[in-house]
Amino acid sequence: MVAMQEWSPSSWRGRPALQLPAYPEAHALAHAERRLAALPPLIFPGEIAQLRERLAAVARGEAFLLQGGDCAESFDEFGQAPVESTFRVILQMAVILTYAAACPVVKVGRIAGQFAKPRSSEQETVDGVTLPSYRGDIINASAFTAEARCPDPARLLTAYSHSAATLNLLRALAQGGFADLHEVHRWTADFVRSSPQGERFEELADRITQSLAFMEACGFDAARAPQLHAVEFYTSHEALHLHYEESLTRLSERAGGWYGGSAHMLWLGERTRQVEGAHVEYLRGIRNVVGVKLGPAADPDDVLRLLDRLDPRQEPGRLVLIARMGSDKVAARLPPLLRAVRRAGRTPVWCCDPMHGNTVTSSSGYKTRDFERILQEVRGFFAAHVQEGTCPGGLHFEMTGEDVTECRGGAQALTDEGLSSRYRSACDPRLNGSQSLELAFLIADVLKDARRSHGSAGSASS
Ligand SMILES: O=C[C@H](O)[C@H](O)COP(=O)(O)O
Ligand SMILES: C=C(OP(=O)(O)O)C(=O)O
Repeated sequence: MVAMQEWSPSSWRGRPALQLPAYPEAHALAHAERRLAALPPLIFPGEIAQLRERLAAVARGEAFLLQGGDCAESFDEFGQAPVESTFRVILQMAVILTYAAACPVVKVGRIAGQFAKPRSSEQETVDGVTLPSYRGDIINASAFTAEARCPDPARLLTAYSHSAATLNLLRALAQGGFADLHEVHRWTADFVRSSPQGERFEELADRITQSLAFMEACGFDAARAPQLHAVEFYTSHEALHLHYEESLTRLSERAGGWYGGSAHMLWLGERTRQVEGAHVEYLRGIRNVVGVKLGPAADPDDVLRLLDRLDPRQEPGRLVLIARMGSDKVAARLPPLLRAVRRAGRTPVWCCDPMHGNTVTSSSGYKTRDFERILQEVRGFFAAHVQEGTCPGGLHFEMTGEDVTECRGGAQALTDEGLSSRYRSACDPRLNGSQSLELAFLIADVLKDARRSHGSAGSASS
């Protein structure tokens, strides 16, 4: 057990740190860190405070969290189209959930900084050649050559500039008219429009347009309702690359202390959530919203220790526990955690990541996930909350608005044979735009029922 010391942005350096790259030249890393430290933060403390308020409402069962985006953003695929398409599918999913469950949806992207990947193995072997694993574009490149796989600190600065440009576009999309509910018919991508999901979304968009017209005819002044014209959109990524995160950490009176300037919400991965480890040490000291991934091996004591370390003052909206158990394990592994946390009097947001416990290798050799198992884990997550009388707060997806072929199944009935046609992920498989909408429609009913049941459990016990 390491004694608890005073926190500083660099105090993680005294702790065991997993999953960090070994750079061949320490001075080049130090140079990149100094340059980052001189740059402006990407987000501002007032935005973190606002997200914490929104998530406090989620924890009370008054709103729902939708978090989604790429497994790993890529320097090569960077541009307006992928950002815009992911943003609009998140908006569509949020509208579907809001409409069905009459519940505000807090929208958080895995975007504008999701560049570092933890890996199961340090190395990868192809045709008898062994090289370091690809660890995300902030560290090395995915091409299978010794040069590409060598960690390069200059990539920290490229990640910063790509994140800044992405965030700039997201802010424009969220605030500049694109997200106006009057534009809801324009959010559907061409390749989804003629699919059953696209048609179903168009029907929903018609109903929304008619409701707006009706309200306006009754005298409601839509021009004065900012909620109809813009959305709040927050960013998140895994806080894996601690040199990067430390360099962007800033002190602010407004934040009431230190905050991470790289994203509104930062999460701890399943592989780096050791209570005495470097990643927990870094995250305990910043004011951002902190997510914690919890896989099937997490036990109640681990989780309670993490809660004490990361949220000792039990601040509303501070923590999001992201369960990623696997569809076959969620029924057995999640309820004991929910129970222990409830009995400890804690009320974090509980979120379900139905992606990371359901990865398999296809017969064609691609990493993939089955649409059915993703849906099954979501259902298992809601069922566990009904059983324990706790609040199912949100969902976390690896998804894109693009027409990729990475996950099997869904109405498109993608099979192993179809995966190769547009498999673009450099790491894990994502739901495509059509599968994401389909899932949102299927989950909307589950959410509606869960809210009814949580509401009645709440009123029965109060
Ligand atoms: O996205 C999550 C992890 O980085 C990813 O699942 C690790 O993949 P691996 O098991 O192929 O290393
Ligand atoms: C690595 C990830 O997940 P996990 O830590 O749950 O495996 C991720 O969400 O990118």
